[in-house]
Amino acid sequence: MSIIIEARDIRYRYPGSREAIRGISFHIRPGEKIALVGPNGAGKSTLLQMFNGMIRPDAGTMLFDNEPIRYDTRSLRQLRRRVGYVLQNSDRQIIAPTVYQDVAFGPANLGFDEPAIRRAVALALQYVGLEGFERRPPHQLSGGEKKRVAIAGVLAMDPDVLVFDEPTSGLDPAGSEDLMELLDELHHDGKTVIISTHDVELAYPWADRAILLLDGRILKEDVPDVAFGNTEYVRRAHLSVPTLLELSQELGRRGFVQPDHKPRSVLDMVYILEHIHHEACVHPTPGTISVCNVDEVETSSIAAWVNDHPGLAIGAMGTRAKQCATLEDLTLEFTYGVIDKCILRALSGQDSLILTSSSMAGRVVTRVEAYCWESRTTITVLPWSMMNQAPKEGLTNEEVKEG
Ligand SMILES: Nc1ncnc2c1ncn2[C@@H]1O[C@H](COP(=O)(O)OP(=O)(O)OP(=O)(O)O)[C@@H](O)[C@H]1O
Repeated sequence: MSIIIEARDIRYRYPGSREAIRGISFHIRPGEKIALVGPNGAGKSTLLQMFNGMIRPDAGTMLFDNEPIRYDTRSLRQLRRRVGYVLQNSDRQIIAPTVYQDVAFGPANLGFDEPAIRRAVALALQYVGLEGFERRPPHQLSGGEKKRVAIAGVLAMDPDVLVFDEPTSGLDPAGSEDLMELLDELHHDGKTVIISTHDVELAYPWADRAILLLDGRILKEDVPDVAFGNTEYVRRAHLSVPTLLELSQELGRRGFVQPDHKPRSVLDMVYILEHIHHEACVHPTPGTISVCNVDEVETSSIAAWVNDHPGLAIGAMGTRAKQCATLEDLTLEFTYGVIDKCILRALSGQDSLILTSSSMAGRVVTRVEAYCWESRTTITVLPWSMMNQAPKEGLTNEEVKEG
């Protein structure tokens, strides 16, 4: 089993303070989405800062890529190239007078030459949707934009692991959803993503694994429905059971659902409810989900197509797709959890359109197929090349993929 980050019985005490980390061991595999969850003062930030060597444990060993972390300047520089850290407070991370200079700081520090710096900055700003912001002074940006500048600064070094301390703090609900979508995009592009949070509603559907921290110790480490499903642990960690999980526990106690069936999303919950009624709550003619890859289609033709199809729910996955929607003044109904929300629409007979970029286009068909296979329903996914044709009776998504 390959491991990217490992802690072996680590301890840490801030000078003149009580022990903040008290004997913690765990490992994180490449490509995992990990949520460190715990109340104020549990030790989340302290632990996160050990992942890129900002804090050195007093005892025990931190390992990166199976090697103990070394704390000389050269080794730390190499480590920080591979483990990017996004601070909770962007104002503390952004130091340069312009967005360009700030994002260029990391690659310049790593000794990139000027053309490589320009390339790295352009790619990072494009990733977070801030092209055109190069000359802007960061202090004039909104909280969400500052957060994206801070993320771009880390992405410009192309790290393998991204560590986010309270990524959504200070963001409004829509900004938080956008940010979580960006984290999913990064994960989809192969990054290991670790966040700290005390927001269980955010961590529960997102994480592959949750690590509950309390008083500098691990209270529980497991898949989210187990970690958050134990009321005793949740109460001790000053957290609350996520609403969907609480609802399914309640339905389980009343004998409506199998206790082991834990919904991670509204779509999962709908599926469970279908079982309560012993029949699928599916519209006799499920809607279709059209998918348009904005990297391959003229944005103006997307707008024209949308105009010809009034009443369509539109969702966008990824930064470029959202930018395309803004450019063409398309009203987005879904910006997070887009595929599940469009499946829900399809189940009630409504059509939807998902704007996506190249790297994410395949996810739609994969997710819809998985849902259809499990629930024995048929929802057709139409790629752009087939969107102007009437859907054929009984067309499978395999046939759709093959065009
Ligand atoms: N710079 C510091 N000097 C002394 N003690 C500190 C320092 N930073 C944190 N601590 C202490 O270490 C413990 C863990 O703090 P830490 O910030 O890691 O917790 P946290 O889980 O991230 O909390 P929060 O959710 O409030 O950010 C707390 O008792 C805190 O008071």
